[in-house]
Amino acid sequence: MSVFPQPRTSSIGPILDVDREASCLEIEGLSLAYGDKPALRGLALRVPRHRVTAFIGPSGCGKSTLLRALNRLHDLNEEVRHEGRILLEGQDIHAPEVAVAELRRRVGMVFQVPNPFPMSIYDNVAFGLRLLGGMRRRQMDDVVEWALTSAALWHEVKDRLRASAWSLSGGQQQRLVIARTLAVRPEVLLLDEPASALDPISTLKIEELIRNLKSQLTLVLVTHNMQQAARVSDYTAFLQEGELVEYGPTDDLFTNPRLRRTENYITGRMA
Ligand SMILES: Nc1ncnc2c1ncn2[C@@H]1O[C@H](COP(=O)(O)OP(=O)(O)OP(=O)(O)O)[C@@H](O)[C@H]1O
Repeated sequence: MSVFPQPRTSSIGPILDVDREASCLEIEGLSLAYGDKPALRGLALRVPRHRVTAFIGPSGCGKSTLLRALNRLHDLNEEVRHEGRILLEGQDIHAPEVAVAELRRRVGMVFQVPNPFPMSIYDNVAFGLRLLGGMRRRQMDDVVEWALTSAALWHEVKDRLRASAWSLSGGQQQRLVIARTLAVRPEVLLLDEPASALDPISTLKIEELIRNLKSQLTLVLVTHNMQQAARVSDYTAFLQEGELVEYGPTDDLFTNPRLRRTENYITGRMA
């Protein structure tokens, strides 16, 4: 028998049925605990490729815990125990042959507070490329330009690539961090409240960027902001107390939630 509490299945709503072929990530029976404190309870969902999927739910429901599980960030925390599987393009991310550094190249992550490295704009974007090695200077210049263009930052920084990354505004720093992540060509971009530390105009730029990036890769967004989830995501998963309550196309979930629990949350009757 599992050591983890399982979901109260009677209160689970419709769960989006994504074909295996169309899904980039598959989460199967994922439970996770910090020490003896459960944070995720038997989650099962598939994340469609080249779409934006949002995780929403009240504070402490497990959104960030789930996101961090997708590129094994919990490996750094000895307290964390999990059961269940996460498959990336069909491969179990905990399989012995999976190298964590390569997994994190394939599944990049951007956090709430922009964290550019203390170096130039150029060197930030080139950082991962240098670690991978084997790239000539001209080729690296091209990839840096491509990544900054993809992150909608190139025109603002092309004349000052040698300036410190810290000379940029908060919104520009977050787009730089996205460029740094994109430079190593991830297949998935995990975004944990990427705009919550930014002003409204910078937030709209990040949202536009998220919508544009799905032609290149799969995006998973954690957000407190339901309007943001409605504006940028194709699919939304609603979590509560570590359970997946309802998961479906964003328009359906926001306009026609199937469960009272979901409706109460999205209409603001529950914090
Ligand atoms: N490193 C940790 N050690 C112990 N418990 C943790 C740790 N990180 C998160 N938790 C707990 O796990 C549960 C889920 O937290 P998590 O941060 O995933 O929720 P969240 O939905 O992202 O919340 P928020 O919206 O407030 O960021 C919470 O009860 C939290 O206190």
